[in-house]
Amino acid sequence: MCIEVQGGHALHGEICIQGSKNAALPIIAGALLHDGITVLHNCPRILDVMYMVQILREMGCRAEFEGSSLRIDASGTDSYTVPFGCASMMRCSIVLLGSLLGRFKRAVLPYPGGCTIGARPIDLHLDALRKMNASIEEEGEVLNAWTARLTGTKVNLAFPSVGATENAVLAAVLARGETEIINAAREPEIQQLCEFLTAKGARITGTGTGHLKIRGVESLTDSEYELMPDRIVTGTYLLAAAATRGSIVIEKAPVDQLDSFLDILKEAGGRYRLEEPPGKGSHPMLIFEGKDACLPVREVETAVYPGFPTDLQSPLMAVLAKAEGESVIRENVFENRFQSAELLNAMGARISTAGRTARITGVKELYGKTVSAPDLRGGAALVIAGLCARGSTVISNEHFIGRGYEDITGDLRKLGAKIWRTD
Ligand SMILES: CC(=O)N[C@H]1[C@@H](OP(=O)(O)OP(=O)(O)OC[C@H]2O[C@@H](n3ccc(=O)[nH]c3=O)[C@H](O)[C@@H]2O)O[C@H](CO)[C@@H](O)[C@@H]1O
Ligand SMILES: C=C(OP(=O)(O)O)C(=O)O
Repeated sequence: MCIEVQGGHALHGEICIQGSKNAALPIIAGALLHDGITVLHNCPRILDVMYMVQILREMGCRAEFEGSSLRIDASGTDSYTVPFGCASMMRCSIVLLGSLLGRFKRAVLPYPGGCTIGARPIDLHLDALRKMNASIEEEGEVLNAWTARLTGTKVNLAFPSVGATENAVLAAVLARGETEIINAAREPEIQQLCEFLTAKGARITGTGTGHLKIRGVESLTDSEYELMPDRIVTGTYLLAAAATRGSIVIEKAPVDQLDSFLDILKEAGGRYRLEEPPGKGSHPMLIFEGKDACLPVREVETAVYPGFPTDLQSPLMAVLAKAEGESVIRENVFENRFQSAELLNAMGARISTAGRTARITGVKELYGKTVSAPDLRGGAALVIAGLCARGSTVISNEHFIGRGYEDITGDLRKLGAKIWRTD
């Protein structure tokens, strides 16, 4: 399948944001820790979630969607072998290692796949689990792991890796004694994972900080949990509105997680205001005005949370491609995340990259082209470029985009874009 966009239509209207991909995936892995029921509300029906659900089913779990709620019954599973097909299509399958070792003391799984935005080694994951008394052998493309019992200890991460933190947290929940994770990643999705596990009976302190303490428990309980809206999808749609100089309303925007992104959006000339929703603890309505979002940004650097999210770097680049001046982006998290630059250039942009730095000289017009999504967010960047380009853009490799966006064409059509999926 491809995505086809007829450019030149400003986005206007109101949109609801899907549940968070990067929260859903480790939480689904967390459901495996419990010999019983987990219900996840607001679970996005994206390809990566479908892969994870398929993996669980092939391992003997029952997993069914009812609307946007996913019900998992992990009582039937006795398998510790992750089927290779789906697991090697996605990155987050690696966090099954921690939960399988916790539940079965054994795990066999393939190296994870996913977007090629860098080498993406898993050394920090393996070091953390080995410290917790796991033995892990790497045999070709297969990871073979076992433990007499995972044991709590101090895990000091050399870098606050999101996936390695999640693996250590998942492994610690049923481990003997206390695990301390120092220099843990602080991304909001990790906070959701900790909250989800706590609601299941895990004993975790330090949630939301870079220093987590997890005291192992014997078992977990049935639970229901509501996933938060996806901050990266929120940012993508705001950038799409900025690129078309449109104005949109996001019903429940996770603004508290988007500070550094919103600062950059303002620097680019975007304006927004918030309206508090009636209930406490819920997300406000964000009213965005993008008619003046034509300014360059001096320098934006991606960083771990709460810095500017690397997952919004490519979509931002597409907007800056038409800014009135020169912008600089520095990608500090992944070493190969500028693949969409060349494709944007094919559409008329002027972007030069050297190592981790991209210089974007704004142009008056982008032109529709046939291009191929290089990865998930690079694909989203091409959609944004297509929305503000002259003529028609066709984006192949649409499956990359489907890994993280539930219905990007439907959502953008609701906002007035001329965009659809085609063969
Ligand atoms: C499913 C999911 O949640 N994916 C997110 C997660 O990916 P992911 O969990 O893969 O990201 P990490 O935080 O682990 O990776 C960040 C950096 O650390 C390096 N590294 C990581 C692990 C390791 O063992 N060794 C190592 O060197 C990576 O190569 C990368 O350069 O966080 C990224 C950074 O916010 C996001 O872009 C991804 O959307
Ligand atoms: C890089 C991403 O995801 P993953 O880690 O699942 O490849 C992303 O969501 O942009």
